[in-house]
Parts: sequence; structure tokens; C-alpha cells
Amino acid sequence: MTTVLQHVVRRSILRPFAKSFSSGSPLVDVQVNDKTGVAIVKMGRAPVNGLNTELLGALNDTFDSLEKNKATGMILSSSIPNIYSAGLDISEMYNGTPENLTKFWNTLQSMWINLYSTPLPTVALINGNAPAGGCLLAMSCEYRVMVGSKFVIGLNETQLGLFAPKWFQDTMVSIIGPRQTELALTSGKLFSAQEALKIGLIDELVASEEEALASSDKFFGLFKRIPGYARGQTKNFVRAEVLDWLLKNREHDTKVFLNSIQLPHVQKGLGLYLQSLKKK
Ligand SMILES: CC/C=C\CC/C=C/CC(=O)SCCNC(=O)CCNC(=O)[C@H](O)C(C)(C)COP(=O)(O)OP(=O)(O)OC[C@H]1O[C@@H](n2cnc3c(N)ncnc32)[C@H](O)[C@@H]1OP(=O)(O)O
Repeated sequence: MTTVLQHVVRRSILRPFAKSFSSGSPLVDVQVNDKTGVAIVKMGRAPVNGLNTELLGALNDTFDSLEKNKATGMILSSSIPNIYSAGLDISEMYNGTPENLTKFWNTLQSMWINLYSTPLPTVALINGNAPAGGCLLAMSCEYRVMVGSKFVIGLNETQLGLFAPKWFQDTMVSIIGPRQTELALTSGKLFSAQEALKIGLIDELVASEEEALASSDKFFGLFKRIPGYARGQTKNFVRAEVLDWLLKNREHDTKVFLNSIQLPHVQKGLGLYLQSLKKK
């Protein structure tokens, strides 16, 4: 089992930065700014950036490579208009075999561990709707900028007859606190951009992608004179409790997912929800 401390030490050892970079997947586009070393990672799985095993794996590989190649920061965004991510791909969870469900969930866990614990400064540039797993991605970054006021963000799992796993919940608690998280999660609330700003679920609401990039630059600028090692250690210690739970309980968490998702009434609800989306 990997402890948080081993995790922190392993991930603080960075090699020189490579200028050219390819994510190795058509689902993830990566552009690295040669001058600053900041990478813009854009998810591009049409139609809605549904997080299936392939996209989750590609994101995970991308985060690994950016760290190994010593990028100086990462902006996580989307190349699909009006969509950040529709969250977990429901078709992966509907009628899946135990083997596929296990692989799917383990890939999600690995991606999240990598994203949540990366020593790189991270910004979510939220340029579209971000329900459920989409919200988790954004919340796992350090700073959240939403572009345009027409989008929603939140953990709406209960609306699907599911519940947000403990580490999804804890990630939200660390941002908006237990009281607001309980209210939001039990009702499956999707926050409007204004509401999300007011409650602190997003840090900034801007009108254009250019403004969002300027805000990101400003955020990265905060660390110009801070040694990366010191920043990385601090981030990991602040995040240790939430991270540590999943590192220590991965198998248990997978079992809870498998048991819950395969319940007949949960499967029935997922089927109906998928149908309702397709009927729109
Ligand atoms: C341990 C506890 C157990 C389990 C925990 C499980 C945790 C789950 C977390 C999740 O992430 S669950 C996913 C929750 N996501 C949602 O509720 C979002 C659903 N989607 C939408 O609300 C909308 O699609 C949108 C606002 C994101 C975009 O709207 P719009 O641009 O109007 O697109 P459409 O609705 O027409 O969708 C286009 C297309 O995509 C399909 N689709 C949408 N979302 C998903 C999804 N999450 N998974 C799979 N497929 C999705 C939709 O059915 C349409 O399909 P067509 O075949 O009609 O093209």
C-alpha cells in the first residue's frame, strides 16, 4: 500500500521539461507554452466528454507525462463547445460486466489520485456544463475559473439514484464545507455559475476564454518565487486527509461501487436516465 508520504516524495522528483508534447490519445489535446511551461489539456470526447475508461486512462497518462516532463502548471479544459464534462459515462455503468466495471472504477481512482496529488499547480478552465464527474475533475484542481454564466456545476448523483462516493464528497467538503455539501449532495443540486461563485465552488466567473487564461496566468504567477518542492509538499499535506482515505481504501471503495451499481433498482434507474437523455 502506498502511503501519502511515499506518494509525495516519489512525485517531487521531476526531470527536465520537454518542449514538444503529445498526449498519445486522440481524446486529449495538450498544448504546452514554450515560454512558461504551462500545459493546456483539453478533453475532446464527443459528444459530451463522457468519462469512459479510455478517456480516464488518457487523462491519467497525460498527467503522468506532464509531471515527468516537468511542465510548470496545467490548465484542464474542454475542446467541446458548452461542455466541460458530462461526468462518468453512464453507458459504462449500465449493464457492465463485473470485470469491465472494476476496470472502469480502478481507472477513475488512478486518474483522480494523480490529478488530486500532482505537485503541478492546476487550474480548471470550466468552459461548459460540469455535472457529477465533470465537477469532480474541476474540484480536484486548485483554482476554478468558469467561462460564461449559463453553465451548471455540481454533484447531482442522487438525481440518478446514485450517491457520490466518499472521496467525491470529501473533495467538495474541502471546498465548500460540510453543511453546504450535505445540502447540495442530498438534493443532487447543480449550481448555476452565480451560485457556484457565491458559495466558493468556483473562484472566478469570467466572460471569455481569453479572460480565463489571463486569470490562470495570474494564479500561476503566485508561485513564481516559491520553490516547487516547498509548494508541492504544502499542497500534498493540505490534501493528505482526503487523498489518504482513497489510497488506504481503494479495494473497499471498488467493492462499494460494484455492489451499489449492480443493484437491480440502481440499474433500472440508470437505464431510465439514459433513455431520458436520449429522448431530449
Ligand atoms: C459508489 C456509488 C455508486 C456509484 C457512483 C457513480 C458516480 C457517478 C458520477 C457521475 O459522473 S454519473 C454521470 C452524471 N451525469 C449527468 O447527470 C449528466 C447527464 N447529461 C446532461 O445533463 C447533458 O447531456 C449535458 C448538460 C451534459 C449536455 O447537454 P446537451 O448538450 O443538450 O447534450 P445531450 O443531453 O443531448 O447529450 C448528447 C448525447 O450524450 C449522451 N450523454 C449525455 N451525458 C451522458 C453521460 N454522462 N454518459 C453517457 N452518455 C451521456 C446523451 O444521451 C446523448 O446521447 P445521444 O445518443 O442522444 O446522442
